[in-house]
Amino acid sequence: MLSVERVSVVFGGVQALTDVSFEVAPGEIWGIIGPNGAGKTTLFNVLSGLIAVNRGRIRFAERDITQWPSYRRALAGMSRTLQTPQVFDQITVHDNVMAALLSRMPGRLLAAAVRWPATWRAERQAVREAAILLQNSLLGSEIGTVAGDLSFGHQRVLEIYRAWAMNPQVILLDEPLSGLTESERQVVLQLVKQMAAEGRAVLWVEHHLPSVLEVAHRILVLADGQVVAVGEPAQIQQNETVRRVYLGEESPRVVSDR
Ligand SMILES: Nc1ncnc2c1ncn2[C@@H]1O[C@H](COP(=O)(O)OP(=O)(O)OP(=O)(O)O)[C@@H](O)[C@H]1O
Repeated sequence: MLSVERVSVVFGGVQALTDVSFEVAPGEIWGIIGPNGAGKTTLFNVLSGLIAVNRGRIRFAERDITQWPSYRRALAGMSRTLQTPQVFDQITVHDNVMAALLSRMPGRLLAAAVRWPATWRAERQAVREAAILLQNSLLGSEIGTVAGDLSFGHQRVLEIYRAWAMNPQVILLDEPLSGLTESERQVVLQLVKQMAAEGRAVLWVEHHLPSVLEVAHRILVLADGQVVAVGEPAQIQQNETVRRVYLGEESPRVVSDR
């Protein structure tokens, strides 16, 4: 579904990514880990089209998207959440999700302006779908709450719902567990599993290693902009290079909680 082929990115004199390659299949959860400055955010920025590659190619659903701008990737089925949750903080939880649902529906400015019946029906459908999506969620009792009044953790969960509502084939989650309570963390892990069970590919940058090692199907380890290991969690925990490069000398602590 997503293929990253020998991608390199240079910022001035800094080689942020060097020859990074991997392939993600539908339904796979990929944990992307590595020490600070390893290139994880740069990789996400490249995948979502926020920065250009200096070399290499990105293919998504059989199309070369290397030169595509962000909005085109999002419309084609790639959603992303950010390290700092991005929600519309002046509108309700429900309307945040509804806006995401509407953004995936084909529409034209003129049709929206004159409110043709098809536009009106799409809005009615989005109102219903947003309510259904949220009703049994962590946000179920806050559907009418203005998003800016939610706690940090609930804003993060809302951002994931917004990304999910766009019906992506690939979803990029940038440190989705950061700043969450244990119970919120469990909610997000369930969402990650659910999205993958629906056949979506989930790419997940994470510093919380126990969670990522438990839930991800594949782990990509970056250090100094290079892939130092790719494999299943069990293989990664045994990988000597990972232990040395990523976690330093105390190799048995590869699954420790940072
Ligand atoms: N806009 C930029 N200009 C110059 N250098 C940059 C820029 N963005 C990132 N870098 C450098 O590229 C390298 C990779 O950074 P990146 O932010 O991708 O790492 P990271 O793995 O996401 O780190 P962290 O876990 O701390 O978020 C680092 O050396 C960083 O200083």
